[in-house]
Amino acid sequence: GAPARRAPVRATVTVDAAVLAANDALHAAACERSDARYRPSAPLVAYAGEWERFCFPASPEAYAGVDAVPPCPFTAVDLACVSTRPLLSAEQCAVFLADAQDVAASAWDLPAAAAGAEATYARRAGTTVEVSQLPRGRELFNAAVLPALFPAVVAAFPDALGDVPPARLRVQAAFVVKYNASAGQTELGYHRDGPLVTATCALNCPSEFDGGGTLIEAKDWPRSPAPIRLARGHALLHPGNVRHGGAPITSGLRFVLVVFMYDSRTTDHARHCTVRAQARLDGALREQRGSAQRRAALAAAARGFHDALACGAGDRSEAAHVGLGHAFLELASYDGAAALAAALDNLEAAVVRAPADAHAHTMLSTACLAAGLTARALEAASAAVEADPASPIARNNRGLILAALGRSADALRAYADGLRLDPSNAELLVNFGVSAYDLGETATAVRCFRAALDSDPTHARAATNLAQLQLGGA
Ligand SMILES: O=C(O)CCC(=O)C(=O)O
Ligand SMILES: [Fe+2]
Repeated sequence: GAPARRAPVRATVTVDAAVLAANDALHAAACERSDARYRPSAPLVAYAGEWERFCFPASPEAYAGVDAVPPCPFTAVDLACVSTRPLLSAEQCAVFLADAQDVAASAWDLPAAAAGAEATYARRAGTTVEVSQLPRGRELFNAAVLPALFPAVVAAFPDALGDVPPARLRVQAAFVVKYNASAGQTELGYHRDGPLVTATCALNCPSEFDGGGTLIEAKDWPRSPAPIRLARGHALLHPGNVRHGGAPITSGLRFVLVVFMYDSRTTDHARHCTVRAQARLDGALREQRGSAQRRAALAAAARGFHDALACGAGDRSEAAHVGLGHAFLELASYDGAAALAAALDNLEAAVVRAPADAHAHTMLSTACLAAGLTARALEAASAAVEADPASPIARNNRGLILAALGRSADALRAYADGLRLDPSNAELLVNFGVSAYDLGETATAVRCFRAALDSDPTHARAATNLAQLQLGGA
């Protein structure tokens, strides 16, 4: 029978009917887009194999994050499933690989999950190409992949999706991800995919690369997850919003076919509200600081994230709390203490939901510093570094907190750690320069500001600081 532990299903009555109607319209448009590109063009075929299952953490106390509880409609045994029979033949994999090789280098793009991420992370990320851009792959996808994949998805999650006819599934996105060790495009950081279910299919053999595989954050908890390395043609299925990533390869090439799927019958209100609010927040952050437009856009973003939370987004992801916290943090420069307190509440809620999300910890530390909570700020900044030791942004942020605490020498070390990861990062160079100056090392400071301007000639703080030191005769 179905395990008892399940995410609560939220009533959406507190959300304006117009918002729900807008979500339904977005959902309908998404289904139409899906139908135009990706539709099974042959009869569906039942999946004849078994599934190797991975469960949500047995003790939710041990893993405090959202992934301690299966997201509705999934159950405790639905963290991830690996096929015991291939879904794609070697020949079918070869078609995708040949297409992927023929597609112009310019067609490859950074994955959506990396698009909003910091530049250095994005540089390490694998690149993607949409299946709809692959002339032979697109045909094959509709003629053979979807007819096998839709029934397999339902079969893999019988408790959760047993009532969903496979033909009701739709594709939000389908793309080939290419990891290339010699190009430094080796991994994909932890993230959540939007829609109901994600399928990741291996297109080449694990002998063609070292490392790699899919990391499911809550798998093997409290140990760090062993990567799931699929044999060619095999599929990994998991709820889309389970936190996961692509483990770094250390040599060779790794190709996977990734498909995001959802039920055409169900509008995902939490997701649509979150996506809409995030777009508003991104827009607000582009408005002039201090302007009325910025304030209005931030308030609209906050309302959107509120709606998302009212639809249950907080039960599934940290994203709405991070977004709401970010919006309130920015609103604090207009509205003062009440907004700052709301920012802190939401960012604390976010790190509870995603204890290994460096971005959430970094946002929290910034808010704590603004509120004068320096000890908590440093704790959160250190948690961000621990969550993502390869992130120069997390190192930079920790340096800023240490500098604000008057610990210039410690700040300098934090920036130096960041610069080892990203030697030409202008922000790190400027901040290193400032702390060096605070420690009386003016010549070093001048060198750092110059180096920052070399790598980013538009860096205003580097230019101002350099001019000031040169005026001072340094
Ligand atoms: O490379 C993998 O195994 C994961 C890919 C992934 O998570 C994605 O493309 O969204
Ligand atoms: Fe993903």
